[in-house]
Amino acid sequence: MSYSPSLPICNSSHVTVIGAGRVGSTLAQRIVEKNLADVVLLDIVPGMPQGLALDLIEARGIEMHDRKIIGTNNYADTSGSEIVVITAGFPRKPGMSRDDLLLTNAKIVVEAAKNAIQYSPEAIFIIVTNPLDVMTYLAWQATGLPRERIMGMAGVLDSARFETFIALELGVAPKDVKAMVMGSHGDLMVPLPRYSTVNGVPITELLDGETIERLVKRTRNGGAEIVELMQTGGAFFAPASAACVMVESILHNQSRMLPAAALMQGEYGLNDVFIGVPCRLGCAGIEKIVELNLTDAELDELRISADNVRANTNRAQEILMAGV
Ligand SMILES: NC(=O)C1=CN([C@@H]2O[C@H](COP(=O)(O)OP(=O)(O)OC[C@H]3O[C@@H](n4cnc5c(N)ncnc54)[C@H](O)[C@@H]3O)[C@@H](O)[C@H]2O)C=CC1
Ligand SMILES: O=C([O-])CC(=O)C(=O)O
Repeated sequence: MSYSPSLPICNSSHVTVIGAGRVGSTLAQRIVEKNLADVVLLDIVPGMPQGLALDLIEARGIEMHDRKIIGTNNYADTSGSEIVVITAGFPRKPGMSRDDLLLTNAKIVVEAAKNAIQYSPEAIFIIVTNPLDVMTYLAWQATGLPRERIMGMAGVLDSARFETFIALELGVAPKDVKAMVMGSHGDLMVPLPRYSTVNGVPITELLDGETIERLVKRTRNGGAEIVELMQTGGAFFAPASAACVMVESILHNQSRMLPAAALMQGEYGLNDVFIGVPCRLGCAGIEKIVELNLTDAELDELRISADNVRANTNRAQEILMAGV
């Protein structure tokens, strides 16, 4: 069943969002209200994406755009997408780590990726489902895509959190703060104070070491802080904004340098693992992986983070092979 009230999608770019839950539906809203693309919103629950699509369509006159939105349970409706974003899967509950979602979300992501690539073989894929770096690896394997065309969203969100906490601490405008968070989307993420600035001034010149360490810790715990507060599910406004900025850079060929989970093939001395690194995102997807001149200590942190992702990726593959 799909809902497309006399407004078929044709001859215009469209983005498919798989999983019409909190992150997926908010992302769909951001994409159409920023007038970036038409959107196909797909979910496994009958009627739900259709209802959300109708709701978004009814807001078009007020929001002053004419973007088309289709809600569907049928992958055929996603055909020819330029970008596919996968948000399908369970969010964590208080007390859980993102890795605790591995068992439940692995099958969902693999199935979604396999279905989506069948109908949109030219698409660029952005994975959002947790545990992020592992799910991106599984989706890469399931689709067989070249590494340029598949990435995970996490670094933009984690960096935005670090920026927020820096701005709050210094009492400066968030838009003047630029921070860089690399590594996995988990407790072992690697916030980089040396590469974090307020209008070009490194935060290491503005804050003492103890304060920076406190902000780094809060960033690492940023997702859990919201899960604990909300008690039912996790963050979705900032995650949707973060995914939207990646979509925009790709669709508009903006060549923005954004952290994204990318497949390592020798960069930072890492191989065969998806991990967050600065990437230049344009119409070809990941057009360049930027190799920062990390200190030995920063590199060690990145390697520890990658080792953890690799171990969990191996575990996920074993689970899938065993058909659990
Ligand atoms: N990478 C990141 O930075 C972030 C990742 N996440 C992750 O994104 C995922 C989604 O989070 P929320 O939207 O808050 O969850 P949600 O529960 O609101 O939405 C998930 C949606 O996926 C759908 N779904 C489940 N199985 C499906 C299938 N086989 N095919 C299609 N749809 C299916 C569900 O029906 C539901 O509507 C979670 O795994 C969460 O941990 C959330 C925030 C940030
Ligand atoms: O914390 C979670 O479970 C959701 C997420 O990845 C985030 O908000 O960073």
